[in-house]
Amino acid sequence: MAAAPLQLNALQGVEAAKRAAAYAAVDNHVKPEHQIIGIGSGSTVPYVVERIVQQGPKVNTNRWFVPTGFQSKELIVKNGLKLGDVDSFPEIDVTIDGADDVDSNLNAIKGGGACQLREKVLAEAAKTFIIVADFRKNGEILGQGWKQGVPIEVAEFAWSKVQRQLVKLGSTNAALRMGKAKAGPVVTDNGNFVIDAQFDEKFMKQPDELLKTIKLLTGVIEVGLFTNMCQAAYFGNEDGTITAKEIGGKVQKGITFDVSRNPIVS
Ligand SMILES: O=C(CO)[C@H](O)[C@H](O)COP(=O)(O)O
Repeated sequence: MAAAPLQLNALQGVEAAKRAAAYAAVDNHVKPEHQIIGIGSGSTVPYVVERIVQQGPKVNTNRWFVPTGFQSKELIVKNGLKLGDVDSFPEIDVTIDGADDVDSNLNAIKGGGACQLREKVLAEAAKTFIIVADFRKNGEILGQGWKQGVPIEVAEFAWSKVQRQLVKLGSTNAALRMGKAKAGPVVTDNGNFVIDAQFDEKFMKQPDELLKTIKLLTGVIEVGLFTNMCQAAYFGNEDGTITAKEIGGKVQKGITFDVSRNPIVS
């Protein structure tokens, strides 16, 4: 018997675009044989989980879901999915995550939500790492769309030394990220601080070089530059279509995706 069509909340604009991108990514990359799934952070990822849940209990009963932080942990638990961790699952079939900025080679800036350490561990542990985002993240060179700088997780006692070094390296405005509705700095899920460091285009054109340089500063725990990790990115556009980019340069624009269609799980 055919499943009844999905009844979904009506979404407009960017939110509708994000949902379409997330659904397309899940349909293309989360297959029944995938049993260990990494779940990223951000405002697009809830739609990823929504689509995975729509794949049904038959496939999801045997799956384990590994979160990148508090937010995704809650998403997994609230949706009745099985919560795993990297200790138990150091190899992940597929991780799907959001991003703050993506360049034409699928390098990304991540860490707008201060989750970059766990996000990178799950991206690196995954056989396939996929990004889902809206059109504002779809760029040519990192930093053209995302102006807040590269998020860098640092040991709490070392932040001031690292900040000075980042400025010496050429950062135009390296600043400790401060909490909102909290006095003092943002503290990550791992108990560390975050410095947001802007670099001009000369640096951002070679994100791998910049990543290696920053990573060598003692006190730096992880850098929110994800280079040579992502296999495909799905961007939801304002007009409701999707742009899909693959590693190797293939770009498909104007993809239409009917979110009311049930996922095909076979
Ligand atoms: O890197 C991240 C958190 O550290 C998020 O993935 C990133 O901020 C994307 O968020 P959104 O989907 O809300 O645009």
